[in-house]
Amino acid sequence: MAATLTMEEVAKHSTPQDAWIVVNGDVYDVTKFAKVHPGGGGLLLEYAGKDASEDFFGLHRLEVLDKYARLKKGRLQGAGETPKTSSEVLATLSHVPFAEPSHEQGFKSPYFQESHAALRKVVREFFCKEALEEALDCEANNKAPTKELRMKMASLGIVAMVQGPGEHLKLAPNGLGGGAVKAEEFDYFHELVVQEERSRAMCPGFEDGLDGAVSIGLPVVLKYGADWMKKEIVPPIIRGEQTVVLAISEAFAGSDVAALRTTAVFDASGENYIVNGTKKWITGGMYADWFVTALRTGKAGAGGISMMLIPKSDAVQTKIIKSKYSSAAGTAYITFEDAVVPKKFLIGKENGGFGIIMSNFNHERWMIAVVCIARARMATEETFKWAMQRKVFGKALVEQPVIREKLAQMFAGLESCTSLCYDITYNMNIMGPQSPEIGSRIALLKYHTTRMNHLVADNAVQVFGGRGVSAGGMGRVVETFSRVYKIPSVYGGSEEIMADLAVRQAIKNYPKHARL
Ligand code: HEM
Repeated sequence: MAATLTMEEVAKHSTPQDAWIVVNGDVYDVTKFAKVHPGGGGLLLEYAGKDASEDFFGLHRLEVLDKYARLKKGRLQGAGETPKTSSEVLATLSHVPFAEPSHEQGFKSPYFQESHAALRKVVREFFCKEALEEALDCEANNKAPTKELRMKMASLGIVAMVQGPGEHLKLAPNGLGGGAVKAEEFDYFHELVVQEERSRAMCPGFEDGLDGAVSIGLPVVLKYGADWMKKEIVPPIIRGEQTVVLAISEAFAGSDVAALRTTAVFDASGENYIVNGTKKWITGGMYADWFVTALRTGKAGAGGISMMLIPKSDAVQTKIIKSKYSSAAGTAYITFEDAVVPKKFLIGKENGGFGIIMSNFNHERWMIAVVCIARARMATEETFKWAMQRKVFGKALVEQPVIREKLAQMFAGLESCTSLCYDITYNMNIMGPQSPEIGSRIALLKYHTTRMNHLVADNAVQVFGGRGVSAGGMGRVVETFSRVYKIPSVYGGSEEIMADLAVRQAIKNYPKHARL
């Protein structure tokens, strides 16, 4: 139990040789720490013997106090309950307006039931408590997520749940979210909740390396893979023991998938394909045991592409690609050199891969949109908090009308994208995620969301000023968001392709005789 101290006792420790300060009701001995304080020793010592709370919170995130808890001497008499740690705050539903979807802040919603709320709680606890320390460390230091964490995550059913509803959910080792929802009740809103919550630490590279990549690779096997793949390969992936990624893009072919060049040709026995070529920007590729790979098995163009499950081997080499992400994402350049792949590893029909790729895109793009909205929500909450607490020209930033207008743009962007997303998610529950109708709506959602992210990032950085462009510290969340927000506008189908797809589908469905 922490010692109870009075302000009189604190005041006795007011020299550089013996300096105590009060922050948030807790008393810290900063005598030794002053020498290494990143903000300067002299400045810190000016507060010796005093309460530094107000100035402290203008300059530091709450997590600094968690990191330096070892400096604590005790708690000030009458200061009330011990404040929550930063990870406890992150794990708790926020009361800051617009920091949570409206149904979590008192609005009614037809989409969410008790099981969705229960699942949110479990998944949020996992990402904000169990995973947070590793997430921050891996993100900042470009480290791979550990297998232990992946397996803990899988034991909560998270690897299974990010693939959407289906039979595979029954493979989750301990049920879904510790029993928060039954496999047969699981719908796309449950997956949406998981996807929203896995974005909460704002460590995008880490998040995609941990479970983002598997959620775009595995659905192909689940929907189109042979029965033996579902029996032998899927279960260890759902348990987090192994992982799988999607390998489509090449230096030669990004959005223009039909132009890809990596080849698979039969060997003399006719029993194996021999794969040669390269893949680029493969999220999670550095950690993958399996690559769901698009290959040219036939003529030029879309009609000559097949999908194949390729195991990691010496003939499959991976090299990290440095991007705006932290390298925790494991984004890889892949080289296949005479990789021998038995023909039973073909997914679907030979030369039938293009259709598989296109239909898989729907779930991937929807997932990207959900995550983009969740990240924008985090950046908006941070910006709102900063505007409330940051004082300039003698008053809080939020007192400036120009700042309030920026916040209004952010709130409106967030809420309109969320409503569109929920409407589409509802329809995915009814018509599934595969049809062209839902596909074009998902494309529009992704387009609208990545544009909204552009606005949110721009406004957030302007409000945060220098801290919005400095790594770590106060602006960590906003700087990270603004550094990576362009990535989803490029991957999973570029913004322009999304817009075009939505409009072309609308033209296709245009009534023949409609006139002004
Ligand atoms: C328990 C007491 C304190 C601890 C553990 C602490 C720790 C830190 C740390 C880790 C940083 C690096 C930036 C970051 O991670 O946020 C920092 C920066 C800084 N600190 Fe402290 N600090 C303490 C108290 C204070 C006090 C009382 C002041 C004076 C108002 C102060 C002023 C600053 C300044 C000016 C910076 C640089 C901020 C910037 O670059 O924006 N610190 N401090």
